[in-house]
Amino acid sequence: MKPVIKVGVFGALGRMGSEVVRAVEAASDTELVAGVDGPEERGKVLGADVVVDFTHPDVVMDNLRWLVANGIHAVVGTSGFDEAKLAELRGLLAENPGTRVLIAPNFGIAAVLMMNFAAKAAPYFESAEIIELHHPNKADAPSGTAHRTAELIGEARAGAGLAAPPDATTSEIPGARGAEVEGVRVHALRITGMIAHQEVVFGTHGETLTIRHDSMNRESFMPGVLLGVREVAGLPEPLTIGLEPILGL
Ligand SMILES: NC(=O)c1ccc[n+]([C@@H]2O[C@H](COP(=O)([O-])OP(=O)(O)OC[C@H]3O[C@@H](n4cnc5c(N)ncnc54)[C@H](O)[C@@H]3O)[C@@H](O)[C@H]2O)c1
Ligand SMILES: O=C(O)C1=N[C@H](C(=O)O)CCC1
Repeated sequence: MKPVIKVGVFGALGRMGSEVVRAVEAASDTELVAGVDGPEERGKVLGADVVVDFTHPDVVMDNLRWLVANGIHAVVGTSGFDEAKLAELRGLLAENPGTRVLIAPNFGIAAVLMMNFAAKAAPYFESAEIIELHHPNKADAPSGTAHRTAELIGEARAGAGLAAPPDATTSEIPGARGAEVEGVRVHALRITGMIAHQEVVFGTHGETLTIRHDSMNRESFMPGVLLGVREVAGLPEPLTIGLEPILGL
């Protein structure tokens, strides 16, 4: 029988962290070492195999510096990573071989599929735009999921040799056409009553395709989080982005 995985949770009192605490306590192969909700409490997770981080884009790098220095694997849902942060993380991991970090822009399995389907569809359409819709307490815009989807679509469009999407706009109130990420327009809505949703809208002559994903509650992210907790120690690369390799996508 596999040994029980000892798990710590950073952001334990937050919307996602509190859900992770419940999921770790409920699963038969994981055990909660401690829930931590501020940097001063981090020492409580010493002894954990894995720490799950759902905190804030401004603090997650500091948490990761501490985890990697202490040789604790990390499963990260916190958004707001850019190339500079990822480069720093790769450097830290190179100095601490054996420690693994998994950062997933979205732990919803259906959300991962939505991103995968969007990347597959992208080469066939001259137009592609993303609309993400989230609860109004979200700190970052656009969402990490929308950012990653735009990167995937941008890569697929470049690979197919597509030109920039047609757009005759010459007069614009700033923001009306959304933010541009890797050549893809991204529109962020913050709506009371919503959790996490995204539409990817593709168009070509006489046909459009809309791929939509909806997270109805935060429990929906937990199968993906637990999958990450179970698999992170065995990942081949020190830093993995997204659940895709674990899901065989
Ligand atoms: N990847 C995914 O599937 C996914 C899903 C939902 C949310 N998110 C992301 O997760 C993050 C958290 O979202 P949320 O809605 O749970 O936010 P939240 O504000 O409800 O919770 C964050 C918690 O972290 C705590 N915190 C702040 N600094 C800390 C530190 N240094 N150490 C430990 N705890 C600290 C806060 O006190 C708070 O309780 C956001 O970046 C969000 O975009 C990702
Ligand atoms: O609620 C949030 O905040 C979410 N953040 C992630 C993102 O930025 O993509 C995933 C969906 C929920």
